Amino acid sequence: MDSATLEWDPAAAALPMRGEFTCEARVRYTLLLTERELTVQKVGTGRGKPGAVTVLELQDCIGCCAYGAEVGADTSAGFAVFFYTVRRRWAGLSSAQRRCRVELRFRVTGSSDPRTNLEEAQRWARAIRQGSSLPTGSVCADVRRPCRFLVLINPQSGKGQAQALFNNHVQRMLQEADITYTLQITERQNHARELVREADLSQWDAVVIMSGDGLLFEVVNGLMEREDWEKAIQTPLGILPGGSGNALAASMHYYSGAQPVWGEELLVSCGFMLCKGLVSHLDLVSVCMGSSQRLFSFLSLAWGFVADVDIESEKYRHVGAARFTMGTLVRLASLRVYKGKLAYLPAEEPQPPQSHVRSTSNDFNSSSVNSHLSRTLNCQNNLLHNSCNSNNAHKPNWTSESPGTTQGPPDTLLVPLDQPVPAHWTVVKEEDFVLVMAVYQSHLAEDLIAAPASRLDDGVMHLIYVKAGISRQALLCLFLAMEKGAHLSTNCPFVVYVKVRALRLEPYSPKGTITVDGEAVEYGPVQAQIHGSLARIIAG
Ligand SMILES: Nc1ncnc2c1ncn2[C@@H]1O[C@H](COP(=O)(O)OP(=O)(O)OP(=O)(O)O)[C@@H](O)[C@H]1O
Repeated sequence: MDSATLEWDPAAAALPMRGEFTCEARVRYTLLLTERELTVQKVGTGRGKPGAVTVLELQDCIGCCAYGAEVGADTSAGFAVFFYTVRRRWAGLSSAQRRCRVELRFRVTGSSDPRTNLEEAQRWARAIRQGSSLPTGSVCADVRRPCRFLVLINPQSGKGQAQALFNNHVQRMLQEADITYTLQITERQNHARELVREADLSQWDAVVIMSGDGLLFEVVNGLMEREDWEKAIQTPLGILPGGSGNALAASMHYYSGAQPVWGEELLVSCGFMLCKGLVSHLDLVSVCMGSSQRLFSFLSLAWGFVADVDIESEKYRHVGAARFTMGTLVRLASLRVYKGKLAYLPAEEPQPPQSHVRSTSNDFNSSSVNSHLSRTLNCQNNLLHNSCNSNNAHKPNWTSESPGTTQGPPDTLLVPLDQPVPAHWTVVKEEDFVLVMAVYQSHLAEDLIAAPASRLDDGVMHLIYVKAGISRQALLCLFLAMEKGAHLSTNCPFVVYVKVRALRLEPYSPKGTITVDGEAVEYGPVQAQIHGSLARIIAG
C-alpha cells in the first residue's frame, strides 16, 4: 500500500473526483471526493432508499487502502475507507457525542484488466488519504507515514485491563491507519523508564503509552535521563487511557473541543488522535527536591488533600476511576490542615534579574465525588481548625535513590533550596493549607477539570491552593464543581488560583506526601519551574 506523505494539492489530485462503484453487497454508489468531504450516493436498486446521500468529513477518516482481487478469475479491485465519525447518543434526556467506526468498501470493476482496476482503486485511496491528513489547528508537525510506534502497556494499570482494551479497540485502528508497532508489556515499576533510557529511538516515530499517567511520567524521565535528552524528548509521545486517572488523555480530548467522554469512548477518541498523528508541543516542569534529585513532570505537583487521596486510594484500585471518589470521601471525613510555606513567581511577572539566574542541578487524580455518594456522607458544616500536621507518610515511588536527572534545560528561575526565594517572588502569607496543587494540563482525572484554561503548551503552571478554614461541605462543593471546571468561579474565599512560572513549597511537618504526576516522590522542600514546549505529543 502506497502511503507516503505527499504535499496535498487538490489541483494535482484533480479534485473533485467522481466515480461509480459497487459495494460488497453489489449495490451501486457514486462517490464525490472534494477537498474536505467524501459524498456517497446510492444509485442502485438494492434494498434501502435509492438516492440516499451520506456526507463524510475527511477529517474523521484515519485510513484508506486499496487491494486487488483475491481470486483468479476476478478482475476487480477495491478500496476500503475507515472513518470514526462523531455521533450523538441519547442517554435519558441528555445526549452525548462519541466517535463511532464506519467502514466503507467499494469495488472497482470498470476494466477487464485487473491492473487498471487496481490503479484506479489506488488513485482513490491515495486521494482520500491525502485529504484526510490535512493539518488542522495549532499543530507543529505530523508524524511521517508510513510510521512505526513503540507501544508500552502497563498490564497493572487501572483495573488491570489495559492490554485487553488495547487489543479490542486500538489494534484495529492502528492497522486501518497503516501504523505498525512494537508492543512492549511493562513487567515492573521503572521498566519503561529504563527501556526508553537505553533504546535506539530512531527505530520509532513515536512512543505510545497505554496506561495511566504514571507510565508516561516514567517515559518522560527516562528520556530526560539520556545524554541526548534534547533530541530524545522531541520524540513524539502518545497517550492511550488505560489507567484509573487518565488525566492527560482526558485533557487532550478536552482541548480537541469535543464533548466529554469516559472509559472506552475516551480510549477511541485518543486512538483516533493517535492515528491522525498531529504533533503538538507539550510543556514540562522540572521539579527539584531537597536531596538535589530533579524530575520532569507533565501534569501536576500536589501536596495535602489531593496528594493524600491519590496515594491512599491505591487500595481501591480494583474499582477503577471510582477509586478517587472513595478516597475523596474517606479523606473528607478526616480532613486535615497541612502547614508549610508557599512562594511563587507569577506568570505575568517580568523576567528575574540576572543575579538570580543559575542552574540548579541539583492528582489528585482525586476525582469525582459524585452527588449520590456525597449525599451519603454525613458532612458537617463545621470549620476546620489547625488540626494537625500531615502524618500520613507513604513510601514514595520516586525516592532520592531513584536516579532522577541532572540533565535538561537549566532552571533559570530558581535559586538553591537553602537560599530564600528571589525578592520579586510572591510569598503566600498563610501557612495553613488544605491543599496545594500546581497543574499544567486541564484535567486531574477523566472527570475532574482542575484548570479549564490550561493548554498543552501555554507555558504556565496553574497554581490552585485551598486555605485552611474551609468547611467539609464547601470543599465537597468545590470538587463537585470541578467536575465541570466551574470551581474557580464559585467565589469561595478559601480558594486561590494564580498562573505561575515557578514555585517553592516547604512543608513544616516531617512526614507527609507529595505527588508528581500522581506518583509519590521524596517528601520535603520542593521547587519547580515550567519549561514551555519542551516535549512533543500526538494530540488532536
Ligand atoms: N508490570 C507492572 N507491574 C507493576 N507496576 C507497574 C508495571 N508496569 C508499570 N508499573 C507501575 O505502575 C504504576 C502505576 O501506573 P499508571 O499510573 O500508569 O496506572 P494507574 O495508576 O492505574 O493510572 P493513573 O495514574 O491514571 O491513576 C507506575 O508507577 C508504573 O511504574
